Amino acid sequence: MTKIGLFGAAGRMGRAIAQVATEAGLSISGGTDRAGSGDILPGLAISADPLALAAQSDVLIDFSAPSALSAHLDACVAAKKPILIGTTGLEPAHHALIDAAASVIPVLQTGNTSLGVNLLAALVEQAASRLGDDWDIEILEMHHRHKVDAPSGTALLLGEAAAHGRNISLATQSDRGRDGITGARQPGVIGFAALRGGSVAGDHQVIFAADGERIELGHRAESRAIFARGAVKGASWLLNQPVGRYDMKAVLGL
Ligand SMILES: NC(=O)C1=CN([C@@H]2O[C@H](COP(=O)(O)OP(=O)(O)OC[C@H]3O[C@@H](n4cnc5c(N)ncnc54)[C@H](OP(=O)(O)O)[C@@H]3O)[C@@H](O)[C@H]2O)C=CC1
Ligand SMILES: O=C(O)C1=N[C@H](C(=O)O)C[C@H](O)C1
Repeated sequence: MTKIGLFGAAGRMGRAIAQVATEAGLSISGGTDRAGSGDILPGLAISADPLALAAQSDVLIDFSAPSALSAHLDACVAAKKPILIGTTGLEPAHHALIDAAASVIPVLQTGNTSLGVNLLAALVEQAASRLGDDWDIEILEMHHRHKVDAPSGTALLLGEAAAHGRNISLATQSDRGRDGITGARQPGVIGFAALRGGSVAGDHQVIFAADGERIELGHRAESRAIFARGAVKGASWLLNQPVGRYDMKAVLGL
């Protein structure tokens, strides 16, 4: 039976994944968390040792924090184990670390593991490629009050899809926060806005706005179970892949 190791096991996603995996009859080999102690499921110990966890697992899933990514990748590379990274708030330096690890082990990184969001990204890319740049693109997201990063990883994933469809670079053509006398909208940029409150699992809306009409494409997550199911599916898929970097499109056949 496949043994899944969970980085960030005591967090909201760690617990959701442990539950989904256990219900699916998969085995959780253990977990790490910053606290380094406690149980998330009866009989499942949490340690603070990523290398020991990687050594005792077939595949690792990371839903923790960007500051922990380097140690988690090092552990997986040392143990030669594949890893699925769901942690968001990643900077270019984190992506460089992921690229380096993906030359040694299979790595899947995604801002959203759900089928719905990844299908939405494909639709957004298609819309952006068909609509001229007189259609402004704005991305709005809302999450629960505990979320610490903005824009969400999903908003950035959707922004990358729109940028790809429009053949522009998101890194140079985005507007990630407006406040005060901002001046008129810069032509061609992709705008982001983030709302935080309550227990919202994750709402995303991509708005294409032209003179006289708007198209709105969106997704609402009703619970974390959709992310957990996608993570378990992605990790199982990753076990059979060669060394390289992947996203959820290949897993979901999109
Ligand atoms: N890709 C996707 O589909 C999804 C991605 N996410 C992302 O996953 C991440 C986790 O989300 P969520 O579970 O809600 O957050 P939580 O804060 O509930 O969980 C994160 C856990 O990781 C722990 N952690 C922090 N640093 C380390 C470390 N160095 N080593 C091991 N564990 C550590 C935290 O401990 P402590 O509490 O002590 O800080 C916490 O228990 C976020 O980046 C979120 O945006 C969330 C949902 C879906
Ligand atoms: O922190 C969350 O909760 C979520 N994070 C991911 C993101 O940043 O997009 C995915 C999902 O929206 C929930």
